[in-house]
Amino acid sequence: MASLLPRTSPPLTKHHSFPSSFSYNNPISHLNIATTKQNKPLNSKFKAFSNDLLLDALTSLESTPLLPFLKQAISQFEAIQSDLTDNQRLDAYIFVGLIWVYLTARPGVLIGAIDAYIFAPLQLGLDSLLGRRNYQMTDFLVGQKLGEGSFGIVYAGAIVPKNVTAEEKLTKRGKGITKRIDGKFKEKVILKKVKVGTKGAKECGDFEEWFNYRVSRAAPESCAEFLGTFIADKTSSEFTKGGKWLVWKFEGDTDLANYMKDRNFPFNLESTMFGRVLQEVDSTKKSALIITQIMRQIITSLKKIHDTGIVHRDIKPANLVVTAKGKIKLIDFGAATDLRIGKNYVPKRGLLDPDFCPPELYVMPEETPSPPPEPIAAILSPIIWQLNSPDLFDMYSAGIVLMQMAVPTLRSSAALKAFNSELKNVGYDLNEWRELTRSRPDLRILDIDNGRGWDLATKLISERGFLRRGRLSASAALRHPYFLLGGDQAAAVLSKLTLSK
Ligand SMILES: Nc1ncnc2c1ncn2[C@@H]1O[C@H](COP(=O)(O)OP(=O)(O)OP(=O)(O)O)[C@@H](O)[C@H]1O
Repeated sequence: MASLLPRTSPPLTKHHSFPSSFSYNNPISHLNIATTKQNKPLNSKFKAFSNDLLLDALTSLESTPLLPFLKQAISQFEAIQSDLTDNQRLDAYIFVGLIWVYLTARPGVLIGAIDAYIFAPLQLGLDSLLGRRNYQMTDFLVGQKLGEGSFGIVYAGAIVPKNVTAEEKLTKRGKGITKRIDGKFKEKVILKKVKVGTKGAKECGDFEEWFNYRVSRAAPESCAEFLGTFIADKTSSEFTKGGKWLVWKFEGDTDLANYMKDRNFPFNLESTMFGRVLQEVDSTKKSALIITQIMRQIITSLKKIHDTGIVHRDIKPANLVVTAKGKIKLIDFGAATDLRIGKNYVPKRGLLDPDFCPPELYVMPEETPSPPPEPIAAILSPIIWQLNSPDLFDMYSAGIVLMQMAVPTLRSSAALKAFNSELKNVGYDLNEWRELTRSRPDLRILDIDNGRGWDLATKLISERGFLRRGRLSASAALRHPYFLLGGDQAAAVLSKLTLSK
């Protein structure tokens, strides 16, 4: 990092005491971090340690606009602490430390405040400058319908290039070319029309917009790139005047559900995920490697969104898009909830796909009241999170996705429903299900390598235990031997090396 200090300034090094003439561009020389002006010296080791920490922090903040505020805060802190006895000072450090731990504990009150008050307005300003928030319906060509949910209809589409005349656009629409976007329209997009006149659709669309902006700041590589929204200004073909549309970059032709419908799954994803066909001869081992890589990506993305307080609530293969480069991206944040501020959290509202939904049905206990105003909800969020572990909701769904991928007979919708009802009958104990089921499932993919896959599945698919825990969180799952010794990473690296030869 290039230093912004004038050349005359002495370099910042870890002194345990500064010379009395020390001037760090005069930012903190008066702060008496070291020995010069202190009334009662602290234990020298502790003092050296805290000086080092402070210097490290200041060095990293050297070029940020936060420095003046920090200087002022430190100088006030210094003024207060100079009047304290050693014990009082130690208590103060412990208190500040605990506050710091609270503010940075999941889901992150401090980073949440920075995101809401700094990053979100910055994103808004930048997007407006780049024209992202000024889209109009004429900027897009609407193509084939891809799906329909309760609140919206999803279409493939394309951005209309600047050099295409209004006349040409009209002809394209008129000739029905919109159904199959042609070569001139290179920038493919996904458009979601929020249903007009359907109860709750508008709110759902607004939430989805809010969540997409939020995840595009918090975990951009984990979700489909969100381009923005527009309101249709007249009624024609698919457009209804006043209706809202959401737009994403087109991330890939197929979602995981479509790949799983193919009899060749998971081999149909082999070269997409690894860049080439793997050398592994044993087909069970090869399947296991591909599935581990898919699960690793899903759980890594879940960890990222959970770290910022978001629970997706609708994790299923149809909401996992596979890009051409083999990246798995989360889509459809319409049911997501942000438990940092209680956004889209309505007690007892279950919006979910029953085939992937955990037994508790709700992300928080049913008796949880509606969230208080956002700043209060944010302050309370670390306690709420610790008490309820809402992230484990998504982890159950991830476990069902693992079972569906690894056990071919569970891939059909009917078989999944039967599996779910059997699971319910055995109290969501996967080991018991294995003993009692008459469906004779082929569990080889989960059983290889000492049953690491099976062990992971049993730790994802379960009832909540003591203190609403009892299921692996995303970070704990990533530390499970299934991923630590998974071999899929090695296969991915090897395939890249072979390709680059
Ligand atoms: N960014 C994207 N890139 C590529 N395909 C996408 C993208 N977003 C959505 N799709 C495709 O469109 C389909 C429907 O999207 P989405 O799940 O968001 O809609 P939905 O109406 O909420 O559907 P449902 O409620 O049934 O899940 C997805 O299954 C996926 O195949």
